[in-house]
Amino acid sequence: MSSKLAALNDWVASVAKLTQPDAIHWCDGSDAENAKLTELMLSTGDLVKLNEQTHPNCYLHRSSPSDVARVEHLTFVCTSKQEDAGPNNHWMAPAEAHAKIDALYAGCMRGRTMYVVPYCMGPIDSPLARCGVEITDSPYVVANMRIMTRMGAAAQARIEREGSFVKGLHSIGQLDPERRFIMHFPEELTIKSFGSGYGGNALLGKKCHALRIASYQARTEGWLAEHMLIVGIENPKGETHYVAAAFPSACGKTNLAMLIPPEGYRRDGWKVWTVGDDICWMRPGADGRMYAINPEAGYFGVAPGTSAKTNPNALAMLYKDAIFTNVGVTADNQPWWEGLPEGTPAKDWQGRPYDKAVSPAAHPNSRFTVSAKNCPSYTAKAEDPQGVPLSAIVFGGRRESLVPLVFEARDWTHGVLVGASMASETTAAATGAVGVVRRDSMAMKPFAGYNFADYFAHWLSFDKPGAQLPKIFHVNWFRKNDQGKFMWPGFGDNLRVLEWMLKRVTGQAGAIETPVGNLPKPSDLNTDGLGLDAATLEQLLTIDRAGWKAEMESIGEYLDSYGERTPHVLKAERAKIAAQLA
Ligand SMILES: Nc1nc2c(ncn2[C@@H]2O[C@H](COP(=O)(O)OP(=O)(O)OP(=O)(O)O)[C@@H](O)[C@H]2O)c(=O)[nH]1
Ligand SMILES: O=C([O-])CC(=O)C(=O)O
Ligand SMILES: [Mn+2]
Repeated sequence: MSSKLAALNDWVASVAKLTQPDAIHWCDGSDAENAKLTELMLSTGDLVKLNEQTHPNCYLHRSSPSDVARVEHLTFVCTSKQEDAGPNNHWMAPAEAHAKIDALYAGCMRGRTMYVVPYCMGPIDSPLARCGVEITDSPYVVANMRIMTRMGAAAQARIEREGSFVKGLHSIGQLDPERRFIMHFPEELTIKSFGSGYGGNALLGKKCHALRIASYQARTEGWLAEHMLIVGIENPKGETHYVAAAFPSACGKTNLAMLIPPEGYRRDGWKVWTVGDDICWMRPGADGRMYAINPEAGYFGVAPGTSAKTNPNALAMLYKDAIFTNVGVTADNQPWWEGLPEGTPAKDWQGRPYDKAVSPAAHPNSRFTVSAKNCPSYTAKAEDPQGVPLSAIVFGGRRESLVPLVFEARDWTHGVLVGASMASETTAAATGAVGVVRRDSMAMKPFAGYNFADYFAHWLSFDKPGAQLPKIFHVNWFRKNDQGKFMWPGFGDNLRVLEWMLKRVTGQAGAIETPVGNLPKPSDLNTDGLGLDAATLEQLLTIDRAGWKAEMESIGEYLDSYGERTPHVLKAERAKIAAQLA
């Protein structure tokens, strides 16, 4: 306890005074500590042990059925001025927000242990990394934070050295959806979360710190905190290009980050390296290129749909040392979810006998938590304190119609417009209706800690003399045909699209110019062994002018909804495209 920072000690003492825990435990992140916590959770039923033969050191957590996803309507950005949070966020005045949530915290840890969790987002010795401390009364949260962040003694040492850290207070409360708030005070580098144990609401290093608070900090410090995967693509010549991609929640980041090349590509020597699957912090380096780190140390991934066919790398990492949340189990206690061809579910995610008519075996937003190092495609470059240089940035959404398989932005300004205009069908990652198309700029609608208009301006500001910016693209793996079937095979075959992008970066591939952006001709894509008919490919690579005219109108209204703060160049870029389509 000796050398702890006074600011940290004082804050921990004040939280203890408010929440009245029976005991306080400072987490060191050790194996012994984790073993003790696991024992405790097994005894309380927070964890269920899975089959030790098939899944050594794997556990299942069944959450409260009303606590299975992020709650955007209860998530607030509490800046002094409402305009600074913007129309993209729910806002509450800081004093009111503190009063409201502190009332819920009063005495909430009686009978519980309060855990103090120091963590570092990013390689511990990276100048791009940032630290925080999460106080929580949930051992499940501690166990997950230990996998998802660099947690414990080393992080605490860095905090003591630097003196600054993000303060996160979390209590699961009574898990009552009526008494639940996720509040952010970016001006105070503070997070207060109450009433949920679900990842995005409770693992405060992730969405709350690494996206909402960090995006706010990044704006003033000249960098970007983004909802992006980072992947390295190694071609047969042994050259590796790094790509970052922003897709909304449950729209394919984990899958693209761990992609296994199609057979022909594998034979030719293509390799794919995983740096990160959800969050990317990037900053221009001395050479003008954009350098990116993954601030996380693990994956909190969507289980349903993960199989040896779709994502073999992900499946391979789930056979040991993993925590599963809200999946089903087989009769011999192996985890099971929809999309797994092997095994038969015996119990559903609520522990009831499986009955297809009652519920899927796994909740659609059931998740796994596992160390990044468990992934076969994980690269040591993910530990590089300087980060990896980006060759391309990809935006994408889930759009069953209109949006082509891929197009390239003409320049940075156009690319920022493409990102700002993104739209996607909603998914089970947040509570509320699923499958509704909504604008989700840069996949950051739920995660930007400030006004989107200012955020767009910040993006534009990177285009300055000397900058060697990544090329920007947009993809859509989710187009459907008249029968409601996906038209593009997706998953590993997405490498075919990435190959075209990287050839555009190095000037080796052609494109057709359209007002919407530059598209490959069908012959520019490698379709060897794909078995896709020519008509479908043609359709995937066509711009429907009438449809895009309407889309541009809608994008215009969207940009206008941010009022005078929306950068003029973005509006002008949109108007130019609309005019060309007319
Ligand atoms: N059809 C199709 N489905 C895909 C593709 N890639 C991913 N999916 C499915 O989309 C769902 C979510 O994918 P993930 O990769 O876990 O999504 P994510 O973007 O990492 O999500 P978050 O962790 O919520 O941020 C899974 O059910 C996948 O099987 C693809 O290329 N084509
Ligand atoms: O943190 C979470 O809740 C999971 C996630 O990645 C997302 O929803 O985008
Ligand atoms: Mn995410």
